[in-house]
Amino acid sequence: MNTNIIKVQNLKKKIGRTEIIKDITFQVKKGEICGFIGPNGAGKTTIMRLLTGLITPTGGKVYLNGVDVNKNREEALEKVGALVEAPLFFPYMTAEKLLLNLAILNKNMNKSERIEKVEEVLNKVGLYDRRKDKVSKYSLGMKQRLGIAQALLNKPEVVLLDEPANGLDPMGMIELRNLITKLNEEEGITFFISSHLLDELQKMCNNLLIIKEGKIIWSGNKEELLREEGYTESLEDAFVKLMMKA
Ligand SMILES: Nc1ncnc2c1ncn2[C@@H]1O[C@H](COP(=O)(O)OP(=O)(O)OP(=O)(O)O)[C@@H](O)[C@H]1O
Repeated sequence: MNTNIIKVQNLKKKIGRTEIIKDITFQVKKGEICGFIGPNGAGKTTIMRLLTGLITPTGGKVYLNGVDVNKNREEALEKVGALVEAPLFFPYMTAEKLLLNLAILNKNMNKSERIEKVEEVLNKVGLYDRRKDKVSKYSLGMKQRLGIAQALLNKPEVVLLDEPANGLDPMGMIELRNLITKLNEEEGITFFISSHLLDELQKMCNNLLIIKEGKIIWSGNKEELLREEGYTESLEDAFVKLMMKA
């Protein structure tokens, strides 16, 4: 069994003359909720885009479920759900219609399976009762949950989320966190989540990957980081201390 659901080896990305990602190696194990943090411009979105094959690396490898994203993107992404670019929403479509249209892309499902799947993911993210509403009527929190519903359509083993809590109010954040925790606990879905909201990440992640200026400065268990940084109880404190040292 391949326990490293995400495996990144010596990943590099140069844009123009600037090396944005500088020789990064890390793994995410099946079942983890891994928080991905770093200051503005550290390279988080670039790494998310490299992980999903939206851009090609200058060097190194990305394996998802053991499959090289740059050699066989379709197979590598088969069991991956991602919310990396802003999800493509058609505001005048209902949430149900939008998901049904997206489900057509999955060639392994026939029409009745697609209808069943859409109903299932709408239920999971708590939008079933609002399925007939146009997306334009959705709040930001509902749109984020609809984005997660999209990511769940292909029954993923791992979900990548780039800044999913951005702009959410406290209730929206709690709902999102509960949804992620539930999907992780009940379905064993692995999550890799970038965020600047360290309090939120601290509440749901067990592991952390911290980068600065395109390099890893810390990776591993959250509790270990808090211990190493002087037994603090706040991830924010530990993060600030790390940043000052790095
Ligand atoms: N297409 C591009 N052309 C030139 N530079 C780029 C390009 N994309 C990203 N960069 C640069 O790469 C660095 C990393 O950007 P990236 O968006 O990955 O950071 P980030 O960690 O996601 O930042 P933030 O937290 O602010 O969203 C930045 O210095 C950015 O200016």
